[in-house]
Amino acid sequence: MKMIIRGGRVLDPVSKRDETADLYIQNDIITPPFEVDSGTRIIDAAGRLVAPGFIDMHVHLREPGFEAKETIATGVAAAVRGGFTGVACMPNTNPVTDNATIIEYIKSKALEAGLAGVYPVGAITRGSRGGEMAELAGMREAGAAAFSDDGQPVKDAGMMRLAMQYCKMLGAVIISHCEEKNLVAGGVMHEGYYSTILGLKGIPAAAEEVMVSRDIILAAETGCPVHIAHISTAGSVALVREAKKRGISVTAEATPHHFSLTDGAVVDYSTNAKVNPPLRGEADLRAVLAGLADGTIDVIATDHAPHTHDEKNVEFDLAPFGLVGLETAVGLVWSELVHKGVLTPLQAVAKLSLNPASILGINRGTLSEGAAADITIIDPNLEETVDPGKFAGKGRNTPFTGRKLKGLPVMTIVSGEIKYVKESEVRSQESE
Ligand SMILES: NC(=O)N[C@@H](CC(=O)O)C(=O)O
Ligand SMILES: [Zn+2]
Ligand SMILES: [Zn+2]
Repeated sequence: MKMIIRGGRVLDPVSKRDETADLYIQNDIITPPFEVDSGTRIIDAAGRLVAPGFIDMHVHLREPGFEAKETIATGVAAAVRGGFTGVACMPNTNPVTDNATIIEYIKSKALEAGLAGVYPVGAITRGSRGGEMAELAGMREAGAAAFSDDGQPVKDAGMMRLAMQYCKMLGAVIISHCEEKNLVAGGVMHEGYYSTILGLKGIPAAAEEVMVSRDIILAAETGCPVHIAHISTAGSVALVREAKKRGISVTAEATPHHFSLTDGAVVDYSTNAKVNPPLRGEADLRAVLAGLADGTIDVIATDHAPHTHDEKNVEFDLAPFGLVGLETAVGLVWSELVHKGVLTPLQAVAKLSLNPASILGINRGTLSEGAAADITIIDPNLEETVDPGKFAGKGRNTPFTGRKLKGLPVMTIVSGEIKYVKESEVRSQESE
């Protein structure tokens, strides 16, 4: 299979290349220019951005065990529709992904689905219960991309330290869900003005920051790279910024909901705005934007967390935490960050491709010759209103219904194969 992506604005975060050019693909590899022949497929990318395939390093695919929420097949369909060529999936499945067999099961299901790459994250502790360490080396050998007890914090600092010592040896990153449960104490939303007027129990910013501090201290001591998941408070951003200045190997991700919404979104008690960590205050949102702009926050990841309609259709206190993000992320990045001047297109692309790839040690995130032909094509001017009815994933639990987005993925190519083309794009390609 030969393909030429013609006349797009090529953005390569490795070489910092940002120019209009043609991209040549043969089989599953980006190649030097070649002569067009009858078997060459030509894709007109004029007016489009051509980027290395986006990698979402924080999703919940729910399989095995919670297939009513999502399956690996529906999750990767949502991924490619959202412009993602790869996803790292968290281990809070049932059973918990805490052994090599489940890592292999996830990989085989992903191969069967044949859409996006799937990088399973193994649990740090057995059952993510925090008591005994899981079989990290066995999982690593089976292909675990990283380790995390996401959904739960590792509450025992001694256990976290031991896990970091092991992960350093294994060359794996620990992804930390930073939450001190004794400070959460049954809270359901951010502790602030809105929790007071709504009469809902608040989660203080300190619940996150105490754990971010602990894990930075342990990362410094053990030398193990630590990645802070779903960073949400101004204090956490300041801690990561300071740690990086001191040369500690810490990285961080922010979600589109934490850079686009505040706790004000909970005002109608909508359970689709119930998420962990919670949507925070204005000053926190501004700090997340500043952290993205100055490089403190390396990655944009969705924390895609599908739940069924019935699970979310209950009182706010009883609803599970989590919202879906795969199919709105790129639109939110372009609308809220690129078009508003927070990030350049090249910076946004780096946080969606090269940076998650390098943190996970995946050989992806560039468009250089010889690289894997995983490519995301974006129409930066295409506008659309979010309609969960159109989602390819199973979850409809988004707080963005009806939100107008500008800048959307129009084509997703994985290993040189087109896995998703937007409807409007099919028509424009055919009319030429
Ligand atoms: N983010 C959430 O609110 N929920 C996640 C768990 C997690 O990411 O901690 C889930 O698995 O539903
Ligand atoms: Zn989490
Ligand atoms: Zn998560």
